[in-house]
Amino acid sequence: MVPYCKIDHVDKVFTRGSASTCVLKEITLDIEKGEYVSIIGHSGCGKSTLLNIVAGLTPATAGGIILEGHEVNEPGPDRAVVFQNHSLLPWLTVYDNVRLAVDKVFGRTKSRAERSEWVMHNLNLVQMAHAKDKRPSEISGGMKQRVGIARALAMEPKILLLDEPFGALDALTRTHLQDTVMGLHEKLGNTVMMITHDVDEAVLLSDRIIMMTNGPAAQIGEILTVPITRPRKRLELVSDPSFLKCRQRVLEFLYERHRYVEAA
Ligand SMILES: Nc1ncnc2c1ncn2[C@@H]1O[C@H](COP(=O)(O)OP(=O)(O)OP(=O)(O)O)[C@@H](O)[C@H]1O
Repeated sequence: MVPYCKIDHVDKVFTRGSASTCVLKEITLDIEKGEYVSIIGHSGCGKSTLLNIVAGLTPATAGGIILEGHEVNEPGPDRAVVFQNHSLLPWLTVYDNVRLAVDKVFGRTKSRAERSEWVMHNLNLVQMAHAKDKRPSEISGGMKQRVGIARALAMEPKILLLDEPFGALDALTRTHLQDTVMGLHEKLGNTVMMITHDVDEAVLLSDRIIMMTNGPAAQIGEILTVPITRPRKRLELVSDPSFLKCRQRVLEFLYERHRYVEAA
């Protein structure tokens, strides 16, 4: 069977002058429709580079990305990205930030009223409809990320690409947003590829955790399937043997087998 999204033998070499660095080597991964995969690995191993290649923002040096049977090598609305630091336009309201994306994707296929309703529907999904007239400077970091997620969802992407979406948030806000994203995934069944540094977050949210070796020439070192049924309840998981076992496995990979050595 053809996978929904295939990362096919991807290499990435960055070249500056006569120096070149191989960041990713032979990355191959199949992602199923509706699957939530997390990419975890030490700082600098190439996680964002991989996500950017899937997003079409960075070209692969070799290999490629096949999404629903088509090769993708430039950015498109079928792959929506949410970055660690929100990328909302500061001069637009919350509503207009989402509306801009909706008009771009559905300008020809939905009426003005339908587009307006669709914007509000997606703001409602992330509990941000109440702030629709506020500008980004008037809302908190967590709220900005919620709007970024609404904007991404509103594009109805084939795959949602999350680059450390909770990384800049305080612990409590992070917890709330993780629960929101987990609830949305359960409700909408989106296909998600998320980068994280947080082992508990990876286990809580993912169907599979892709563990990367240290660079240069980072590879997929191990893939862990998280055998925990959904819906998942954060408080119950804390003492769930499967959760603890997965957590331990990822920690062992990162801190024993692929210990990070800071460059001198
Ligand atoms: N445009 C670029 N030109 C040259 N080197 C780059 C470029 N982008 C990334 N790199 C290098 O590629 C390597 C991987 O970077 P990347 O940001 O993908 O890692 P990461 O695993 O996402 O790191 P972190 O977890 O710290 O965000 C790093 O050594 C980085 O310096």
